[in-house]
Amino acid sequence: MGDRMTAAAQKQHNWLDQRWTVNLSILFTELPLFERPAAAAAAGFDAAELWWTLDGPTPPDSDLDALRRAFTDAGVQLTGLNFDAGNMAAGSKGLLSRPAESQQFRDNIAVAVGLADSLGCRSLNALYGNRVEGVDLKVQDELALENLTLAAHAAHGIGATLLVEALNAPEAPLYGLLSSKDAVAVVDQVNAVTGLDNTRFLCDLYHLARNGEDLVSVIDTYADRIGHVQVADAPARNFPGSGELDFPSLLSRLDGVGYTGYVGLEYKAGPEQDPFAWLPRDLRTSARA
Ligand SMILES: O=C(O)C(=O)CO
Repeated sequence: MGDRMTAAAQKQHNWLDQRWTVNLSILFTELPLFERPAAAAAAGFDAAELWWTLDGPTPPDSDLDALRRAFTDAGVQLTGLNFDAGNMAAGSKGLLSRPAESQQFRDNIAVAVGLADSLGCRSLNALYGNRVEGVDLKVQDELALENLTLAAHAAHGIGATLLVEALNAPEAPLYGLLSSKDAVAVVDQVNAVTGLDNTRFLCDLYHLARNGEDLVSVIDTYADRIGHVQVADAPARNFPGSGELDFPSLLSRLDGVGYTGYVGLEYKAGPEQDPFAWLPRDLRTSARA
């Protein structure tokens, strides 16, 4: 765009100029997992993030190798990886606070960290888990802190950040962290216990908006704890610009508080043909001047 760009076009251009990373667990889902990095590259992206979508906490090396090859062959950088969160299609939202599934999370820590390290990924997201009926909340939260401490130390071992996020109550009513305040309190607890200062808040603007939070206030209040940002528009969780959120203002606000990290595209493809038509192709690569 030349210097004749109008002020409005300049504002539009600036918010689009981010370090985008496309979430391959919610986009390109029409393809098998190992084909998605190449599809992301064909769509113009060079960075991607993933939920844990391999088979169980300790998948065979053949699957881990195939996933690594899929990223390296496509020339796509893995920028974020979720730890095993259980069967998400069945409603699981994490294992680490649930006594009966805690060991599954622990079994996955070294595998997920090893996979991340082998691909140069320095960001690992640990979903907290849905509340377990009949188990004292204190017991669940103490277990979560213990497991997040283990994960933070493992992440630190590869120079990575551990992320903690809030989900939205309408879609995940039993999840243990349903506000930015709750998530940041856990972030601060983990950092206080470990002394590593490598745990950060995953600021998912979609989830927080669905919880009715004032997103500008969240950005301003927790700017120093934000380790990653994810976007989808509300209420339908489709592409930015398809719903009610003011992304030009929100992303400019994040720029304004000094956030320079990746912005994860964690939204569902809607009825439109191309879920990326809103983002000019020359702005889809993550490398920024
Ligand atoms: O389950 C979700 O909606 C997530 O954002 C997982 O990271």
